[in-house]
Amino acid sequence: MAGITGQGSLFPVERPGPHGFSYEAGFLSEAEEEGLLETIAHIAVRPLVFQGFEAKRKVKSFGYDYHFDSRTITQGRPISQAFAPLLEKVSAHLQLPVEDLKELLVTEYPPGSVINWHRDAPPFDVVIGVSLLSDCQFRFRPYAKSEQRRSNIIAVPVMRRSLYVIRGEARSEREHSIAPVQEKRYSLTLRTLKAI
Ligand SMILES: O=C(O)CCC(=O)C(=O)O
Ligand SMILES: [Fe+2]
Repeated sequence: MAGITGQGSLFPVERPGPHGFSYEAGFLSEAEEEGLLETIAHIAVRPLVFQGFEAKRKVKSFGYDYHFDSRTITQGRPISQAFAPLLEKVSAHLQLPVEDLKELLVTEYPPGSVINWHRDAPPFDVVIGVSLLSDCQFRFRPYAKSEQRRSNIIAVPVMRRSLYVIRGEARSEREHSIAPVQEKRYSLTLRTLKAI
């Protein structure tokens, strides 16, 4: 039985990542990725402004808008129908009602751009990320300042066409960030809202 139950290589190695983080490589086909990139090409993304500073990355939100400075959300423009097939696919994959996917954020990362350490806004619940065009290095660290040692950073490669989910401990007890991207990258972030 060696090789099946032992230290064998037949079982995939568990991906690194905190509890509550899950990852699916190749969630999108190449054709689906192409279709989404085509949709995004028609969307006017705008540099994100945070406390008066313009970030390198560009965004456009649908469903709900998050206001960085007041840390609140307000209802926004409806999610474009062009994303309906993506929402359906994510909903089926995660067994989440499609109506629960309340927000969709399109982010463009020009080469060299990042997203700094943060936890997603409190009104949102589950965070789902679909990556397009290039790979990136996703990182987690504890939210608790006293535990933010370099050795507590977990780096996870996130490839184009993959899907990740951040919930549970990864959502509430950790911050995440993305190291400077080598090549232009897009992400589509879907979020549910916390029950009120
Ligand atoms: O680009 C990504 O995959 C992450 C985006 C993110 O963390 C956010 O918008 O809160
Ligand atoms: Fe985030």
